[in-house]
Amino acid sequence: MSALVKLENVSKTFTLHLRAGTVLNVVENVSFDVEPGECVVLGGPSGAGKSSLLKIVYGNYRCDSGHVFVRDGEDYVDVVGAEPRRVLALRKNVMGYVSQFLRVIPRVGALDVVAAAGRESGLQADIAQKRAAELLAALNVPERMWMLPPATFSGGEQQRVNIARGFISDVPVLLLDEPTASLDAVNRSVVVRLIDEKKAKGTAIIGIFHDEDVRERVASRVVDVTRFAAKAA
Ligand SMILES: Nc1ncnc2c1ncn2[C@@H]1O[C@H](COP(=O)(O)OP(=O)(O)OP(=O)(O)O)[C@@H](O)[C@H]1O
Repeated sequence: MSALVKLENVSKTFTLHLRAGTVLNVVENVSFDVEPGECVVLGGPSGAGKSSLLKIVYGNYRCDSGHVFVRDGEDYVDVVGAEPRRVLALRKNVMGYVSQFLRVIPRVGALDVVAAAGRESGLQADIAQKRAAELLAALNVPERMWMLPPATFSGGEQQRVNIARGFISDVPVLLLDEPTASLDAVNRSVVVRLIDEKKAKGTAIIGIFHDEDVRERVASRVVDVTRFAAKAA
């Protein structure tokens, strides 16, 4: 089987323009592949560069050198240097990103927020609606809240709506940036089950999980980011 994501010699620095151009070296020569059905967990202490790497894969951050190949059908697209339009197409059809925060859309109810993400990724409207309801129910969002806009939901409730949004589509690559950060044990277990289901369908997942128990339950393998700590940092 060929990898769905391949990082090759990715190096990242930040230039702090408000600090006299100080250069912060974060990671150097990061290389790893993610095969279908694998959940690769990024490990390492706070500040090691885990979130930055996920953002590079998603095309949110540029890197200084290296390549991030994402498989789109038979082709590999190098996110580094790809046209913005190509990156947007990948985000629609190939890779999803779930952060710990929901960017709320005013006046749209939770069920519609989730279903809309499904439709945007190509699901038929009725299927998107059905899956949205199933996911919100599985994640214990009470039905009486489904028609309400999530702006006033608690942190954990918003996070569960966000997870439903991220998991509704069938994209082959999922990037998870601490999706369980403010969840209770019951809902953390639901997320573990949802991740297992994605793995069984062949989704390639790269994730960051603070919770050690979750990390152990979902990780196919851990890539310790400190291995790639920049020498000049
Ligand atoms: N946009 C940015 N501008 C400048 N520096 C940044 C930026 N984003 C991250 N950094 C710096 O890069 C380093 C790596 O940050 P990153 O968020 O990737 O670490 P992390 O391993 O995900 O940490 P945590 O576990 O605390 O979330 C940190 O020193 C951080 O200050």
